[in-house]
Amino acid sequence: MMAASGKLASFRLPPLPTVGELIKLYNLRAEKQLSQNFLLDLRLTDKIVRQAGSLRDAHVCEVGPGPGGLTRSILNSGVSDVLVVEKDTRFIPGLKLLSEAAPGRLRIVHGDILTYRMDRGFPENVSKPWEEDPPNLHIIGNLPFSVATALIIKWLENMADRTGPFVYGRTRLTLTFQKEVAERLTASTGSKQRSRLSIMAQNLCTVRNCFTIPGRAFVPKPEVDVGVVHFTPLVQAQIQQPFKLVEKVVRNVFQFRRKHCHKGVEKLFPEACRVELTQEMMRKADVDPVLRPTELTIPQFRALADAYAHLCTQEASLLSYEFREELRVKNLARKIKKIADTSPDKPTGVPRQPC
Ligand SMILES: C[S@@+](CC[C@H](N)C(=O)[O-])C[C@H]1O[C@@H](n2cnc3c(N)ncnc32)[C@H](O)[C@@H]1O
Repeated sequence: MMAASGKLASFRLPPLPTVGELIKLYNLRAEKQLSQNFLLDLRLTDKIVRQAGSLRDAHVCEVGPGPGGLTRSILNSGVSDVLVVEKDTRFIPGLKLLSEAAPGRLRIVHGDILTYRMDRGFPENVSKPWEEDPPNLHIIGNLPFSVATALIIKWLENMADRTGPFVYGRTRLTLTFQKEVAERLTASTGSKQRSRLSIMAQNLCTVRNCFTIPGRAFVPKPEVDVGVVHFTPLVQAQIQQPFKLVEKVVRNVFQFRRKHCHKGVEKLFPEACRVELTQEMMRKADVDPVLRPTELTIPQFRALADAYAHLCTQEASLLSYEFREELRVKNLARKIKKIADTSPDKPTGVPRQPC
């Protein structure tokens, strides 16, 4: 016990300027465009890091370290290696200072997390087979609100395909979101917040809403509170269909979230066969068509996705059909007709007099 805490103590950073002092030193005004809201209270950043579980000897990728408050807590938790990905150049000198205080343990990437190739970021020996325990690799981040939802959707797709951060196995994630998004990610069947994100995330992971950080804890203070969410990928997805197909079914079902679920299912099919194929899909899936989307369980979404996949094997063109695209073309045709109808060159039905 003594030896363990002694070892942990040796990971702790030497005295450094505080995060607040660094912000002043480098004149780091928050950029609204990059959703910059900083956490300066190290007790809070420690609390976020604790949600990841033991980080002893772990490899960590931190998204958007900014002035480095959360990075300090990660470094103090006994990790072997932290890779930070930061888009804003102004933070690089401050991060270099931190890197000098933790020799060999902090790698800095100046780049965009949406395009960064995390599959190349860590040594191969970090990997664990998917069916085994998760690897000792974590993604942690106080995410910029502007990219948080796009990023988690991208990572869920990576999880399904075992690409990106998931080439190493079932990499765990501890991330912040706007409180409402955190609630959607973790919402259970029947709850008001149940949405497309709930199904997409819970299909692939165990998702835990850890705690809420009040907006006033950030500098500058955002308009909203923030939720910390922890994700552990499941060994087997609950819905055994390709990510894009699941996403399409779930998106269509939720497009009329207050109506009966068959209304959304209808929009998976072209007008000419809509009624017939919707009835067939609901019957095959054995799902009550008058349930609301929020009332459907993940096994019911699995039955719907399986039934839709079966219909697509019978008629492959269904897979590429998009209701919104059909609507867009119809609206365009309507507009063109309107222009033609009001055009002075329009034939009136009265034969023109020869000149
Ligand atoms: C909400 S701030 C968090 C800063 C710091 N981690 C903290 O907790 O105080 C988000 C950070 O992500 C960075 N960022 C924004 N978009 C990014 C992107 N696409 N890729 C990498 N970093 C990004 C911002 O520059 C900023 O430093």
